[in-house]
Amino acid sequence: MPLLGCIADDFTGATDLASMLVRNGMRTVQLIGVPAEGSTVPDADAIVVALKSRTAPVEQAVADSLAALAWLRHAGCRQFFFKYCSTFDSTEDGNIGPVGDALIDALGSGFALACPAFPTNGRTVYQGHLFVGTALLNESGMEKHPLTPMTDANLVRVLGRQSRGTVGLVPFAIVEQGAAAIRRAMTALKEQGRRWAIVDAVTDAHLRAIGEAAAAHALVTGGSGVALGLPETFRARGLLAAIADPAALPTADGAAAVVAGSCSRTTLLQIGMARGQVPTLELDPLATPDAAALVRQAMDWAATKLGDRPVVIAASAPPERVAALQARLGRDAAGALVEHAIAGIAQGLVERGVRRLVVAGGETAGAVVTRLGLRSLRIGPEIDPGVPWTYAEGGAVPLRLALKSGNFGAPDFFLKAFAPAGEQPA
Ligand SMILES: Nc1ncnc2c1ncn2[C@@H]1O[C@H](COP(=O)(O)OP(=O)(O)O)[C@@H](O)[C@H]1O
Ligand SMILES: O=C(O)[C@@H](O)C(=O)COP(=O)(O)O
Repeated sequence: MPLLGCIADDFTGATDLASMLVRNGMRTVQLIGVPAEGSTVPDADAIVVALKSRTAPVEQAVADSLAALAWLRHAGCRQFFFKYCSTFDSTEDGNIGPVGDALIDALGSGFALACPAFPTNGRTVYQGHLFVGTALLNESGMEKHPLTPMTDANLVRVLGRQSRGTVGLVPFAIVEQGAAAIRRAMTALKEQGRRWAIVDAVTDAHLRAIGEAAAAHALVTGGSGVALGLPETFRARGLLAAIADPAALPTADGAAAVVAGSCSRTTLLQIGMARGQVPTLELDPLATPDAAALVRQAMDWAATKLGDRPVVIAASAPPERVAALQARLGRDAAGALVEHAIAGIAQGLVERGVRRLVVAGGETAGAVVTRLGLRSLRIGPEIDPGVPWTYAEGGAVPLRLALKSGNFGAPDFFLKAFAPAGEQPA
């Protein structure tokens, strides 16, 4: 029976979390959307249900998350994890607060910690403020995100605006003292009537201590970082057996491609690095605001380029071009148009023999995986922190996918993903 049941608010976030659990010794399966009632429970220590709820209307995000929780409870999970972005991506209306509130109520826990820190990827929380590298969240580029612009780095304030309850802080000085001190501080906040605690974390040691302090919590919420301490709590109770290679994956032979809809600084840099080294097509949705025409253009181009080398097809654009398309179509319609186009392109590429596919962007990945009709991803070896190769189980063709968060990966990610060391067959 699975131990940990996770609900992720987007698809790249789900693979990031799943990868963290695999790295720490839990066999993990990622399911796409809430499985049908009565469907088989995968043989795994952790199950991650990937939703597309980050930017959905609040009521839908809450309903989907509660449905996922109900399924995971029925599957026998003992503890639950709500995964959101390490940059706390949320819309004006939520959805982290309302979804978290609903999960707290459903589990009757009355309280949950919130910690998006992921030091390996430069996300740290200090005095309740989220940093990306050396910049505060609201000066990191995330303030220009096409769908979830983050203009406030004070998470106590951000979550306080979203939640029905009040939000406290477990500050760095307490976290430094270790698990027992963190546990006491969280208990005190709960007794004072706080529903949430933002917990500071700057190092992996902090995250391990937070995991230990939360071993008895029904619900833990955060980025993938705070999950790194959880497998050990199951192991310490004798619930988690050692496994030889939790990241073993089948191979998939065929052409390789990248499709990108992320407009983050990191993805733009990665496209810049690929340009000139492998065939790269940069689409211009502003000049051609028509998904079907963009798909046709990309497929005509790919027909002559697919071969031994990976190809890169990107709609990604800098903030002023994104803003121009949004001004013309509206924010949601602009995002949907590009997602629709990239999903069609991914489908066309797989039909033309692509078997190793990198998708850049969380919303973009959601659109692609949905279009490909995939239901279950087995998690394999990491290419870069937070981005593993996965294998689509039960699909029509053998297919390896890497769902890359816009913000993750080294500058040469699109090249190294297909280098032999990045894709060791099982
Ligand atoms: N040229 C563009 N103009 C406007 N929106 C775009 C453009 N390219 C991509 N987008 C949209 O920007 C959004 C990026 O979000 P996402 O895929 O989640 O990336 P990230 O992981 O960086 O957050 C998507 O909705 C995508 O369709
Ligand atoms: O926690 C993270 O940063 C990622 O796992 C994540 O959620 C990625 O979201 P996108 O940046 O939208 O891909």
